[in-house]
Amino acid sequence: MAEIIIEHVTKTFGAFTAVDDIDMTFEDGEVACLLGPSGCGKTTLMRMLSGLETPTKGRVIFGGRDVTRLPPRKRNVGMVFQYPVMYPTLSVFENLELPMRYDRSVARDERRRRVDEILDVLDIRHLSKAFIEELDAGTRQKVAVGRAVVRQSEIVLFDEPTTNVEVNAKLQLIRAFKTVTSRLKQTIVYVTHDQTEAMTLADRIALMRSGRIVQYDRPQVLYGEPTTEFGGWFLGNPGMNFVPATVSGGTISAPILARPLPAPGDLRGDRIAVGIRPELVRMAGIAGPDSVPAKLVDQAIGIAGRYLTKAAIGDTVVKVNTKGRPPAKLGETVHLSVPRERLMLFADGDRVPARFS
Ligand SMILES: Nc1ncnc2c1ncn2[C@@H]1O[C@H](COP(=O)(O)OP(=O)(O)OP(=O)(O)O)[C@@H](O)[C@H]1O
Repeated sequence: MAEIIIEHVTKTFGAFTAVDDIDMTFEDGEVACLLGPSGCGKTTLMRMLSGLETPTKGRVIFGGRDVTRLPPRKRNVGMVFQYPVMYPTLSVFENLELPMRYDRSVARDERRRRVDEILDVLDIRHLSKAFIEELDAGTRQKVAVGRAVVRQSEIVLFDEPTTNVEVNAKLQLIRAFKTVTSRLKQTIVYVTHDQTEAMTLADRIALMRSGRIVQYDRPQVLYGEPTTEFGGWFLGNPGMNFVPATVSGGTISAPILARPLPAPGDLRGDRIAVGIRPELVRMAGIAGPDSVPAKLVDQAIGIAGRYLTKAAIGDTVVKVNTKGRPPAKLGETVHLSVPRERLMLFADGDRVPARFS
């Protein structure tokens, strides 16, 4: 078993708290992505997992072993960073073999077999004899991924490994990464600020903000059922709409609603909002029974067969992502409606569990 337990871990730098009492478990054999905006503490948390930083409080446990105070080399983990250290004058094969050279438990034939397997999985067998300095950045990172996993340590840590790789090579690298991880079943923690990368790679995503984990769940759940306004806003391109609402006489009213919603009995908060994803807002040229009139206030931008635009209901601007072209031009009137069962309710930034019909 190589689950990773992070037990009430805090890291402070002087008066500043970079990681704030994180308490969570990454399951054995899972690919977990740490995702969040710049400065939220992802790298600091990762450095505590790799042993480059010691927690101010709390413990880190790998497969039942307390590693909180162990240096990196004693943790038995593979690591890949933005700028991997590799040996430019050694061949790809030799670079891949190197992590196992000093491990007496792996016999020479077994070392070769593992390197051969990784060369095939990463589709770089033809480069086996090439020197690292002859490779482009994307291929170099592929080798780095291979080197981190070849030793078959139970845990592998990746810190933004695709940052310096150009887009095409990045896709290739991600594909290779998926193949390798599904084959080897290691426990992987992968840091990224790129939501597409996290959505593609992760079994579960740990969404971070200001040193804390906001939500830790499968990508579809994080996208479809955010527990906070921050989660709804951060995931999605663009993020969720939050329309300010008022509560009175047991009902919720908001500019996007043609009819009020019933308010849950225990609804409390100074700031109530109704949340809806841009792709769920319907836009029509003529009024319907549940629509509200709005004015198109943005030119539509076409992306991959869909159109992104904004419509204003009075002062409230709503982002809309439609399948076809908007039915009106800039400045003209459209009619917006929302499927009530897909609406979400938030009070002071937190999701309120309520369903509407
Ligand atoms: N050694 C340090 N001394 C002081 N402050 C630090 C130190 N390391 C990190 N911090 C601060 O801790 C906060 C979290 O930094 P961290 O690098 O973990 O964030 P991040 O989420 O990885 O961001 P990015 O995506 O930009 O790398 C930042 O405000 C950073 O300035």
